[in-house]
Amino acid sequence: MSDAIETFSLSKNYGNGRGCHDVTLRIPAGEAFGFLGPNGAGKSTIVKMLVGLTAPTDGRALLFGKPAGSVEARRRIGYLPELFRYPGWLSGEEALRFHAKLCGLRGRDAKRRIDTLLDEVGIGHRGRDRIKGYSKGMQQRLGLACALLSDPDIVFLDEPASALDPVGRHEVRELLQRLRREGKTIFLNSHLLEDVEQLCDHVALLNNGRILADGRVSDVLRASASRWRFRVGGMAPELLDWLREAFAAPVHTVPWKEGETPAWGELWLEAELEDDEQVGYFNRLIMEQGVTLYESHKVKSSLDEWFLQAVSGLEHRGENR
Ligand SMILES: Nc1ncnc2c1ncn2[C@@H]1O[C@H](COP(=O)(O)OP(=O)(O)OP(=O)(O)O)[C@@H](O)[C@H]1O
Repeated sequence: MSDAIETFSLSKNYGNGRGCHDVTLRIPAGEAFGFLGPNGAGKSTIVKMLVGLTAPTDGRALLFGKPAGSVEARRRIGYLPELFRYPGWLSGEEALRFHAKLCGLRGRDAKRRIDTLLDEVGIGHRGRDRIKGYSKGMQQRLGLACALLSDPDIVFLDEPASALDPVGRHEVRELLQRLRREGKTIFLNSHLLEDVEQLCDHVALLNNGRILADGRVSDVLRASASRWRFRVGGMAPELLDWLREAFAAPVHTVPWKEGETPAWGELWLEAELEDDEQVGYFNRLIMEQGVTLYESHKVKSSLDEWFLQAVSGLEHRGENR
């Protein structure tokens, strides 16, 4: 399969040391790619370079083999920016008609496409209303319709569901799943990791403008599939050392979340366990030492966990300081 997006040591320095550095990516055509990262990590900066809105300071990017920002590359993309505003005095339909003209759609073809898209994004009944009367979620839906107007091969979506209610999020997820089935390439910037997990084939995690980790979503989820957590009470430090020795697999403690107030000796332990038998053995070892076992569960493998693990312990998350 040919590559829809390739970047080679792509870098942007806004002049204040911020932006992104040395980002190399390869996204095959037809894949859904999730770009994650804390606030200020540089995700939007990368997207802006890919769609040709800002020039790299160094490195380069290709879309279907054409330089990002070139007319040939731009013809094949749709883009929903993170922060956008349409003139409030236009109706949704008028805004779409304007964009249709920009991408060469006219007359009946344009009308058909606009009507279909307005329905698909769930604002068909409000298409003639002025945008100034739209809620944030409705504006985001309109933005999505604009991004899809030219039936692009690559869709760049920067936080497409941030203003949507749960139903809206579900609808957008379904729409994106359909686009993926149609063979479109999707580049999704999102903090909604559950959405990324359900939609994307591949993810990368950006931190401080650099790629910190990346992989296929299925591999990421498999890698954390065998972790178990145990909430125990009365666990003295020497008992923990003993447990670590007695049990061949690594056992570590999990930090408490903010606001949680553990009782004395209360801990969350985490261990990699291969099967139910090992889980039973671990439980027995704990209880034989007089430790109270309050609860145990398998860690739900999720991108959320992957993300938190990757950034935990980092001094600066997201923002270059
Ligand atoms: N035009 C600009 N001029 C100067 N600095 C900028 C500019 N645009 C972005 N930055 C800085 O570059 C860094 C990356 O910003 P960017 O918007 O790409 O992050 P992001 O990962 O998309 O963040 P978020 O998740 O909050 O949307 C930040 O430190 C930001 O303040």
